[in-house]
Amino acid sequence: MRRAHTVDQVRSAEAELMARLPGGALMQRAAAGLAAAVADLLGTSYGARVLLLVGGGDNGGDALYAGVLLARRGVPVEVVRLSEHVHEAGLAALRAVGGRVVAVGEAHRPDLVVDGIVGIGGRPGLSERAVEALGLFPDVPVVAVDTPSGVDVDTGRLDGAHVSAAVTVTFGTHKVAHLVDPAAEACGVVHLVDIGLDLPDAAVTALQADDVRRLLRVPGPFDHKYTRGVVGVRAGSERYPGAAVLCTSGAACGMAGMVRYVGSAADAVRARHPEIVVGEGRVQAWVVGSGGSGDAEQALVESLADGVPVVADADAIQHVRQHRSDDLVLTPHAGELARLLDVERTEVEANQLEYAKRAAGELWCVVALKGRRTLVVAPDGRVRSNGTGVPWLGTAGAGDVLAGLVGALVASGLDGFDAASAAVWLHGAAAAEASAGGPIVASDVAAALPGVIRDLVSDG
Ligand SMILES: NC(=O)C1=CN([C@@H]2O[C@H](COP(=O)(O)OP(=O)(O)OC[C@H]3O[C@@H](n4cnc5c(N)ncnc54)[C@H](O)[C@@H]3O)[C@@H](O)[C@H]2O)[C@H](O)CC1
Repeated sequence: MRRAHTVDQVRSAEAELMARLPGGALMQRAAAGLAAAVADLLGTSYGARVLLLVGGGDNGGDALYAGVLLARRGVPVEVVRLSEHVHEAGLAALRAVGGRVVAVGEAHRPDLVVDGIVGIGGRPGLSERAVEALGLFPDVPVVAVDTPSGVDVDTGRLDGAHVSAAVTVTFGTHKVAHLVDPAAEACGVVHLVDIGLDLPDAAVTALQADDVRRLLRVPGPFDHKYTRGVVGVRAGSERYPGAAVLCTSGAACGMAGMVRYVGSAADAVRARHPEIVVGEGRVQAWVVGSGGSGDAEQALVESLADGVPVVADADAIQHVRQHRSDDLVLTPHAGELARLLDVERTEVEANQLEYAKRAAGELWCVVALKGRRTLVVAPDGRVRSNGTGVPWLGTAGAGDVLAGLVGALVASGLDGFDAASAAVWLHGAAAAEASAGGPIVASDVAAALPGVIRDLVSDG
């Protein structure tokens, strides 16, 4: 499980640890991890060159002391100061081993730029000097220290200019901006350096394969289709019969004992999945809305009347304010969430964490806000960010498959938060498996689900 903490949580943990350590010890731990990561990226110290962009705080201190370690390994290190006052001890130490402070226009072309402008003390946006310095060598990879400068560390927003890093070397724990888009995209690959912090419960977590494996309910020797759970799907319409096929394909991933389908696309569903039972019957969870068009509200009402958990997708989402439930999972994309909250789509895309939490709190339901890093938020504020998936997953019908998969996991016995979290992880993993670097369609994702689940549970 990846854990991300807020700036306040980190500072509190750092202060507690610093009180027990010699002065500067934490910074030396951070600098050592940063230098090792940079050296690894350079591949070789000899002949490689590094440029440090250094701000006025301890983030700059990390960069300077990492520069000392790199310089001792034969790496020529130059420094551009982006604040009148930088970490003086770090600068003196770097100068003592040959590091050079240069004006922006004097810097030699480096093999790597290290962004030590600001870290967790940074305000969103960048100064003009920082933007100028970052523009010196636009094609040279940037390694961000702790967090890319200019991002909003605690929300994942990008307000104004910011660093786009190839790699972010962070210390002690992940920060929210590492796991929440759009800032997560600006972090590049995040490398965590342990500096010995003792931290409280995380603000945002990200399931890893082992976590998902532990959530999945593998049938036992005495299980049968009813003990494994029945998921019902009310999806598709005269206009979108294919959505019913895709949603039931996700539901028929094998994690529920049976799939029932109710709707106008019965022939198409049966043709694709002869094991799916068409017609009303008792279920442990309903999935409604995918391709539902004008039928979605009625499908939602009928499903809620059964008093079981309901996964509301696509056209059903807009009706959940009128038809409430305390056991609901919503699977909106940014546009659907924007419509539900009556805000602009661009606002949701820019502030994904806030709006996903707002919807989950207002409607007291689980919200899976789909995107590059899908966020799953529980009504009590727990947040999970998903790290699987590939850009090829942005294909018509992929959401229909996901909704069916969530429903199958709920029917198998998972609560809505765990079901949605595991489903988005599996959905992304299946897309990566099916894609193998190339194009896919939603049906490919559904077809890859059983194999991904098999590989996961058989590795246990
Ligand atoms: N605290 C510790 O024990 C450790 C900290 N580590 C590193 O320290 C930074 C946090 O350092 P801090 O001095 O608190 O803040 P920053 O260096 O991030 O920056 C604050 C500095 O920058 C100015 N500033 C804020 N926003 C901007 C901006 N957008 N543009 C320009 N300047 C800005 C602000 O006024 C301050 O002067 C943490 O990230 C770690 O890198 C060690 O790693 C571990 C121990």
